[in-house]
Amino acid sequence: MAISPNAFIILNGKGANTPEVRDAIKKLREQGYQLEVRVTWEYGDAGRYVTEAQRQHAELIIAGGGDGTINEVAAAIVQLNSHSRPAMGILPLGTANDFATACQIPEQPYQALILALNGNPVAIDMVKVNQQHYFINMATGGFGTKITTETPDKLKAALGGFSYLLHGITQANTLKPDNCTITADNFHWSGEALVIGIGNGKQAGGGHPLCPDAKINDGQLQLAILMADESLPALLSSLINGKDSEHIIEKSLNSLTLTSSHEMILNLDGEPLKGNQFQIEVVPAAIRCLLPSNCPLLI
Ligand SMILES: Nc1ncnc2c1ncn2[C@@H]1O[C@H](COP(=O)(O)OP(=O)(O)OP(=O)(O)O)[C@@H](O)[C@H]1O
Repeated sequence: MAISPNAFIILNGKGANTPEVRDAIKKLREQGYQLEVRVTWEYGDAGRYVTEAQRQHAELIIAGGGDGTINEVAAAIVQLNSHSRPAMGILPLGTANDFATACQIPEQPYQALILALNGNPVAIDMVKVNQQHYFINMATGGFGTKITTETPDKLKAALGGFSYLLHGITQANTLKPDNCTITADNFHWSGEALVIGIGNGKQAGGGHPLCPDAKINDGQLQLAILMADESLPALLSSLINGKDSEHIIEKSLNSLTLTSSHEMILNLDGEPLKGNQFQIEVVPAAIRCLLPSNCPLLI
C-alpha cells in the first residue's frame, strides 16, 4: 500500500499518551502521511470510531492497543459491508500483545506504524461466536480465562505478561475445571477441561503458545484441550513451554460447538463472554491486515 490518503489510528486511552507514540505520529505527519487520531475512553468507543473512519472513506485503520483493542477494531471492520472494509494495521500498546507479538509486529511505535502504512495487506481469517461475537486471536476457557480476566491491572502494569503466570500460580487453589462437551464434524469430546484454547492465532495469556500450529490464513481453527487430570506443575510447564503432553488434545477444525451444563466463561481475545453453549466458526479471509512479510502466523 502506498501512502494512504486517509488513515485512522484508534488508540486505547490506557496507552495513548506516551512520548514515543506522539513523536512517531508527529514524524510521520511531517513526512506527508495523513493520520487521523482517535482515543478511546471505554469499551465500545473503538467500534464507533471504525464507523466514523468508514464514513470518511478511510483505507486503513490502525488499532493502537492490546489484544482487546485489536479485537474491537477487527470485529467492527468485519461487520462493515465487504466492499468498504478498510485494511487493519497494528500498533502494539497493550500488556500482553499476544496477537501482535506472534505476528512479529515491531514493538517500537514508529516501526509498527511504518509497517502499517507501507506493508502489503493480507487477507486473514476471523472467528465468529454465536453468530454475533468475533475474535481474531484466541478464545480461552477454564484456567486460562480465569487468569487473564482476574489478573489485577496494577500487577499487569508492573510485570507485563509475566503477571498472568504469577497470578495463576497464586490462585492455584481456586482453579476449577470446566465440565463440557465439544462437538464438530467427526469429532466429539466430553470431560473436564482445565484449559480450552480455540486459536486463530497461536498464543494467549501473555505468551503461552496454547495452539502452536495455528495459522491466521488457513481457514481453520486450532482446538487445544488441556484435560483436568494433569497436575498443576505439569500444566504450567505445558502452558509455558508449549510442550506436547498426553493430557492435551489438539485438533484442526473449521467449526465446533462447545456446551456445558453450567455457565462457562469463554474469553474472546481477553473479553469475557458467559454462556452454556458457544457455536464457533471460522470466517475465512474476513479482513485485510498489514503484517510483516515473514509473519510466522501465515501459511
Ligand atoms: N481510556 C481507557 N482507559 C482504560 N481502559 C480503557 C480505555 N479505553 C478502552 N479501555 C478498555 O481497554 C480494554 C482493552 O484493553 P487492551 O486489551 O487493548 O489492553 P491490555 O489489556 O493492556 O492488553 P492485552 O489484552 O494485550 O493484555 C477494553 O476492554 C476497553 O474497555
